[in-house]
Amino acid sequence: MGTEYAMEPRTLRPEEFDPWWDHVVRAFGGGSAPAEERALDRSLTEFERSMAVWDTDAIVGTAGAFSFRMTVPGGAVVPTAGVTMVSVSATHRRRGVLRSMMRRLLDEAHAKGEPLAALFASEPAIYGRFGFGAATQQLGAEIDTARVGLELPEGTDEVRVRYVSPAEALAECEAVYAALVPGRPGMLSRQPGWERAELLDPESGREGASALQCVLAERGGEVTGFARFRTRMGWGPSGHDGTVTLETLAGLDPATEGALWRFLFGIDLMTTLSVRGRPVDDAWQHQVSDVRRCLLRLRDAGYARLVDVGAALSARTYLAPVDVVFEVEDDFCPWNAGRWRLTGDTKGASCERTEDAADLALSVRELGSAYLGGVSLLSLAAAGRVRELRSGALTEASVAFGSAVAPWLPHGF
Ligand SMILES: CC(=O)SCCNC(=O)CCNC(=O)[C@H](O)C(C)(C)COP(=O)(O)OP(=O)(O)OC[C@H]1O[C@@H](n2cnc3c(N)ncnc32)[C@H](O)[C@@H]1OP(=O)(O)O
Repeated sequence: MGTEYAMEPRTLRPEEFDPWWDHVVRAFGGGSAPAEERALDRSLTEFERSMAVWDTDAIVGTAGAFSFRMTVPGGAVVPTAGVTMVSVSATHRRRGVLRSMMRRLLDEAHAKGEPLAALFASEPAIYGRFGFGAATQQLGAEIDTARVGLELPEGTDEVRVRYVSPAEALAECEAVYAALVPGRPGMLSRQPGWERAELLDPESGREGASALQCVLAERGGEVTGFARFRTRMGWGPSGHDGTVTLETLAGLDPATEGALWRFLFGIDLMTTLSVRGRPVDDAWQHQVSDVRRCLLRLRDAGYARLVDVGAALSARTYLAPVDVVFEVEDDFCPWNAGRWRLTGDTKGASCERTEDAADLALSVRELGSAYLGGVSLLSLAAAGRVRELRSGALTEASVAFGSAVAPWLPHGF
């Protein structure tokens, strides 16, 4: 087998962006590649953190990272490498090209002092070997709005909902988003330029639906929330049969959220509300008259990796007092391997190297799954992936690692 290509990834140069992006598009099935998306991706690409593997003059592997800042339980904002644009040519697959790029990505994140890395996986089986654990889930639903009603909280009637142009209302929507970031683990502080991704609306991506629409929710003249969505008209044998597809919904309080859901449920001629990528603790699930006709579905969403175990575990707070020693296995980033003592509570935490006996043994992947509070250490132990070495330590740590609000990564990257 000829492997005369430079396995060492090389930093991407701006003039190489087009073939690099074309490579990603082809690896993801070669579907539509709208010019607007290419332009947006070019503007967001951090070239010094992006790389390609070359076989003579052709790209055969791509990857990159974004410099994100992620909210962790307790509200701290932690520098996070957002791993992205991973693709390897079908002609060069399974020869270690991804491994070489992941090596460089995680070494660079470590050198930059980023305690965390995160990604959305195209396939769940790929990234566990590199220490990423499934950390957040997302909720989807197909709601039969012709038959399902909503019982809404007090104050909903005081919220006014009005149509606006998505572009013209962007600043108001961004202010709502920014206010929500500290309150939910997994949320990403908006980095410069990323607000434009919210408006990406290429015609080829609409599949017969309308252009992006937007409503603002207001109370007493203040913007308290917004929703972005599309509508697609349909006619069946018994008449109108349209679908509303929700893209984004954000509200600063329960009444605002209720008013936005009521609006989406009530658009004339629409009989289905299609929802995806929502936090798993979305309140509307408890307001509907018939949750079975909402066809709820859960999916793995964000994967997290502790690039620096000590810094990451020190950065979050814990729901209950915790004092445990972890024996951490980390073959890919050996600087994390060994014993760490975590002490903390709702106010703060510290995680330091120790020689003390271990209470729990696990790999960095399980720590990644549990880190944002969405996956319990108890359930990972029941799956055989965490070992309790001191009786009581598992429950203590599992309760402490919880999060009152479900973690959620708000958008793809
Ligand atoms: C964050 C993101 O961007 S997610 C997007 C990922 N990209 C895609 O899905 C596009 C299509 N797929 C591809 O481009 C490639 O198949 C990739 C990137 C998934 C894998 O690249 P490769 O260069 O073939 O991976 P590489 O040879 O380095 O494999 C490393 C290890 O992962 C394993 N692996 C790679 N891909 C997969 C997979 N799809 N499923 C299960 N295991 C996999 C390999 O078997 C190997 O295992 P080992 O450590 O036991 O030896």
